[in-house]
Amino acid sequence: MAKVKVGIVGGTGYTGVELLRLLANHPNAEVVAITSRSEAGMPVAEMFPNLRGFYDLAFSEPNPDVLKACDVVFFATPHGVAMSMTPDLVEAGVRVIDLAADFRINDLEVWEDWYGMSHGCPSIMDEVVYGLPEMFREKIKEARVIANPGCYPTAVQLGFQPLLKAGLVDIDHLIADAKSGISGAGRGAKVESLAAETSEGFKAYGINGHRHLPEIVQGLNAMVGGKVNLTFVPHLIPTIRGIEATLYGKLTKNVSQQELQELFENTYCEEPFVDVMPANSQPDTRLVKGSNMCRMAVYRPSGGDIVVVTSVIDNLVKGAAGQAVQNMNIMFDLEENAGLNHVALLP
Ligand SMILES: NC(=O)C1=CN([C@@H]2O[C@H](COP(=O)(O)OP(=O)(O)OC[C@H]3O[C@@H](n4cnc5c(N)ncnc54)[C@H](OP(=O)(O)O)[C@@H]3O)[C@@H](O)[C@H]2O)C=CC1
Ligand SMILES: CC(=O)N[C@@H](CCC(=O)OP(=O)(O)O)C(=O)O
Repeated sequence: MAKVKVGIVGGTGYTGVELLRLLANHPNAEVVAITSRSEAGMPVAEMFPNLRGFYDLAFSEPNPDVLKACDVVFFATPHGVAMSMTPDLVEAGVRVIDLAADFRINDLEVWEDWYGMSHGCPSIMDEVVYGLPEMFREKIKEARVIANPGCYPTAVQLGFQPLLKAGLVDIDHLIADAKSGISGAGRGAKVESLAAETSEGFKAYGINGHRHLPEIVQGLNAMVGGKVNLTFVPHLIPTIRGIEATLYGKLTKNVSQQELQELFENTYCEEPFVDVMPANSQPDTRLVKGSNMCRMAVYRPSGGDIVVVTSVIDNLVKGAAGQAVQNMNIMFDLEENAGLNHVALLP
């Protein structure tokens, strides 16, 4: 079978190089174009020596004709770039997976409020599919445009899904307390990302509003067929990779710890990239580093009426590039775990 021809727009950021790492060993896909305007002409393995021996490609300017010759184009670019190029690519028969947020929120007024720009291609929103396979696998198979979920939204939605679909928690009082490593802020040079600003510290940010809030709420609303009320507080932790989300809900039914465990295991038993760990285990970002797994555990502390879920992912893999490759695999009818069978790095 011919390999899927892949183009990547924006190859010099962390998600771009993570796509290259994952696709280097993909049995059914080949990267044929990778763009960077600032590094055009630079061999990718010179800029990222971890890729030496895997790629002969050099970065090139984003050339529409080259991208139109691909089967699928990933956008690993800042918000606002994919929406300017996607209509032409789709018209040319290319499938698009956007790792940024251009297509993630259906209500464009809400999107414009949070992202502070006007949307470049409202007409394409009708056919966009939100690329969370554990919710929308069937639609992803046929999709031409995928909105790859954000990193926090992936960890939070997967953790809440079993409880919400089973109607077990008070949807007016959901809490997501989430922490991310610094690679979530991207590779661009910024004072806030300096080692002296981020090491040996731990802070909450975006408490009055983070752009992932409307994305998460949209997904949770779809799970309940109504409107949830969520308090979402992200934190920055002094690690490089990893997101941990501790989720709280007030139980509306008397379910035992064992019933909760069974609910979570039954929800995800067929999922290749969700691992429900045994009761009382401790999902740790180190258990998913470099892998596409989301590991989680569910607890009912002291038998009280609060249920707690902890959910961990690698923000650059299941939270970005890995989930994007998983979506490509589903779209092209490949093995869902092709190129994604990495064991997490320990320690
Ligand atoms: N870091 C993370 O954990 C996650 C990130 N994301 C999202 O993925 C996207 C990429 O993030 P990250 O990898 O951190 O990337 P960076 O923001 O660090 O890099 C962006 C890349 O896009 C290219 N680019 C910038 N502007 C344009 C443009 N107008 N046209 C074409 N290319 C452009 C840049 O190259 P050049 O300017 O040379 O062309 C560069 O290669 C972002 O939207 C981010 O929010 C999603 C989930 C998780
Ligand atoms: C630690 C950190 O700064 N994280 C980023 C979120 C990661 C990201 O890039 O968000 P998208 O998935 O929407 O692209 C932030 O809070 O803005």
